[in-house]
Amino acid sequence: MKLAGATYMDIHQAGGGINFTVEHTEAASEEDLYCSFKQRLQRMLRAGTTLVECKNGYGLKLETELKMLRVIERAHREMDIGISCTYCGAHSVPKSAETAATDIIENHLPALKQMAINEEIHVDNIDVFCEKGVFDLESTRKILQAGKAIGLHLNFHGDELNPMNSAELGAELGAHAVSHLEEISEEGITAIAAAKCSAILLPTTAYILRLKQPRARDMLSAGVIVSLGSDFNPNAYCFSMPMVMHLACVNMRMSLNEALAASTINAAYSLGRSHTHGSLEVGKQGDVVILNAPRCVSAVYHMNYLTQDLFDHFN
Ligand SMILES: N=CN[C@@H](CCC(=O)O)C(=O)O
Repeated sequence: MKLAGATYMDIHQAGGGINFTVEHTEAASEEDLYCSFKQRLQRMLRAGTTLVECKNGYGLKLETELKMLRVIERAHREMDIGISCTYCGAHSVPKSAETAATDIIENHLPALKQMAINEEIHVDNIDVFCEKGVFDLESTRKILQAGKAIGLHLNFHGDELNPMNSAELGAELGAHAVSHLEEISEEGITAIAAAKCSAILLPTTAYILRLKQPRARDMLSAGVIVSLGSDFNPNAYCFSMPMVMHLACVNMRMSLNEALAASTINAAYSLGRSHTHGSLEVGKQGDVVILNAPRCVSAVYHMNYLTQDLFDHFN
């Protein structure tokens, strides 16, 4: 459908996209989900990622969302890669946005809070897909405020397919980050720059959905803390941050150093982890990727390395 010209929302409304993945996630066992998740994390680690944000959001019903969160928790305990866990129960609306928001606020978030107290799961951030036909600005605001009240960092999808004033909302609520932002307004850029709310730009998504490119240069000029993400999901299947940096440089006109900072220290900032991650400094965690290459940015501009494991090519 996509190659034939259907938009993201055409596919979503025809029961594909998120809805399709929700059906398969519900049917899968926890063990199956863990096995495929583990393999994907191993690929990311081998492509140089040492800390990754992992989200649920393909359950919608509490029971299935908790299954996903338990799978993320298991990887957090068993694997060498660092994980920042984001609760994204507000990823699609089976009924109305209002009903879904009420279910999340009254049932999901209290369950999450209790499980966190029992140390069964560790959730760091809360996400909402703030979009026309999904969660409107008011439902997004309510869910994010309820998440903030239980101590979660706000880090949500905004201004992706339609201008929604999501960036302005992120700035107003003290969000750590808003992701996507292809449709951000001038006022939104000014607001997130002033609020020190990071813009997480996702070059693979703009590429695969043929969206307009996020305005990285305008954001950088305005002083926005620009981060980059792979947006790995069934719609943008990319394990490789070098590939993401490459696309950001070519399509969004970021410099190699800007792309590197956006994928390390700024990305750590967007997850509230810049005090421990994202740069090599005394007192921080020693996450180091050593490449046998003339410059660290070689992994970004050597096109033949982009989809390969860094370890295989720079050893
Ligand atoms: N835009 C919404 N969420 C995902 C896509 C999820 C999917 O299509 O499965 C994103 O960030 O790109």
